[in-house]
Amino acid sequence: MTTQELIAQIKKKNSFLCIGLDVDLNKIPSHLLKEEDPIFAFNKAIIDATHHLCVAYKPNTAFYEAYGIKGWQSLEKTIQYLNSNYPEIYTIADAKRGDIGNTSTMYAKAFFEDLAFDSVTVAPYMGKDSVEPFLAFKNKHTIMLALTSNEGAFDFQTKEVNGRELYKEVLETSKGWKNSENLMYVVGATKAEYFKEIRKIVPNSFLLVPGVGAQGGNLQDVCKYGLSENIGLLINSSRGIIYASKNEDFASKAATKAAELQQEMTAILNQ
Ligand SMILES: O=c1ccn([C@@H]2O[C@H](COP(=O)(O)O)[C@@H](O)[C@H]2O)c(=O)[nH]1
Repeated sequence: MTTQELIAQIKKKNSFLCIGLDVDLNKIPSHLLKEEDPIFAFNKAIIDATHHLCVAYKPNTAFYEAYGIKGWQSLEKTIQYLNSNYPEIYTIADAKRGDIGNTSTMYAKAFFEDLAFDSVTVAPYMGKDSVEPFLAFKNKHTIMLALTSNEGAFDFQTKEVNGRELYKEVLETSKGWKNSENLMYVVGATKAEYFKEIRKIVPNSFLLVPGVGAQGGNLQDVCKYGLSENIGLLINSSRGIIYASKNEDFASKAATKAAELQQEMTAILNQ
């Protein structure tokens, strides 16, 4: 999906919500465990109940890799289901990859060609030649970690390098990479006070913002400085939506939670 198509979907749905599909078999309703593929059954129900309220889904691959080959098959079925039934939905593989160039190309092929995700998250630590192989894929986005939502973000990301904080160095330097128009960045909702500075460096880039809901981040605080001319935000909530109930009504309860965020977004966009 192109950036323009994503923006059009956001405007059509009045929503920049991304729902995280982080499926933990210990947290899903017990009746689903009798299904042949409980992870896919859970995802399908959540997607069918919420697709009209969000523009994106973000499975974190850790939650699938943890279940071995079966988990990977559930991930494959989930992305195929989304691409076949809801082609207007933007998809993010939260895999946080990145390696020497030829290995990065293989990661990119896995997520962009084999699984057909629209985007994948990558870590910037190995630098330009580890990220550019992802950027070479047309109409695909590479979402690079800039300032993450966890406490450990302060261990390195806010430390000074070349006279400025490392996350700023990552943002500024990556703007000069080949095909950098295919870059988006991860910025945690728990770091709302940093958005003003971030927007000075990347005024129009899309930012994937995890940390609303279970991690305590606040939508209004992020939007104050995070919104760009073309909206430029994808706000993710995973546990806060998908685990709203452990009973048979789990999908409709998830939809209620998603609708609360979507309505807040509608109000912000119409201000
Ligand atoms: O800085 C980051 C980068 C990625 N994540 C991921 O986003 C979701 C958040 O889940 P919640 O349940 O809404 O807290 C999860 O997959 C993380 O691994 C992040 O939280 N922060």
